[in-house]
Amino acid sequence: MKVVILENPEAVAAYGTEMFKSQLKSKPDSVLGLATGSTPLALYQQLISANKNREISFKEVSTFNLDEYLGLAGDHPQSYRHFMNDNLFRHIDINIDNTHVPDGAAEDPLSAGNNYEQLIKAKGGIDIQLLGIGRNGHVGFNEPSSCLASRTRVKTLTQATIDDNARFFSADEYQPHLSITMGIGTIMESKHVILLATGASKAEAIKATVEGPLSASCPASALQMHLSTTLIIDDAAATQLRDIEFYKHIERENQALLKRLGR
Ligand SMILES: N[C@@H]1[C@@H](O)[C@H](O)[C@@H](COP(=O)(O)O)O[C@@H]1O
Repeated sequence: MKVVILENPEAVAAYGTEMFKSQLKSKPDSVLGLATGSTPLALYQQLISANKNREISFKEVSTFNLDEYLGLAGDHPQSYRHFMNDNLFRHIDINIDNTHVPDGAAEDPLSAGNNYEQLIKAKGGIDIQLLGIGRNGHVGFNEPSSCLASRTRVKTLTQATIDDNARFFSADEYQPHLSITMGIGTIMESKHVILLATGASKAEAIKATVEGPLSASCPASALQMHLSTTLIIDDAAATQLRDIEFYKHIERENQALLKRLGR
């Protein structure tokens, strides 16, 4: 696991954007795994700008989002499908038919997960998966105690996650307690993973992800077993790490090596 610690959320978004740009330049028909939440918003803004400048194109790209609220159809303002259309898809040159979000209104939610897995497989798998992280270490909606080999399925949300996400719902609005989410096993099959975290509220989850034992108590810690994961975090999210200086040293050495190799 590569840990990149940067001074602020802007630098985190810029670093992540560069990784997406080089992915799209080297493989224009990339399959992207995408995430919702407030953390990736700045990165999406930068991808939109890069697309408008014609630096990158999404014409051949396919996307798969991590998760969706069960019980919300895609046209519901709080659905993750709506979030993605609003914050990314309708601003870029992507074919909307190539964008996928689990169906929160599926008639049979139990088979919806398997169908989603088949779609990902049919596209050749996810090249690069973007993740945020919950304060309790969840990724997608894989809450603590999730099976580390899990596939896309229905998951019950913890009260902590319901409370954290309550800010997106008005007081009288129905807030789902269930979701359909890619599993940890699904995420682990992505060729590359980029996890973004900013702010002190994520420090404990980041500590458990990077330095804690590999444990279902912190689902993100499964990424310790992933071959190509980059955690891009700001100083505030890094405060509880034991080896901050070592991670910063590694990144300086990596950058120097890449420069020497002319990359
Ligand atoms: N299902 C999403 C996660 O994918 C996201 O990572 C998390 C953190 O969101 P934020 O980036 O707003 O802190 O929120 C939700 O629970």
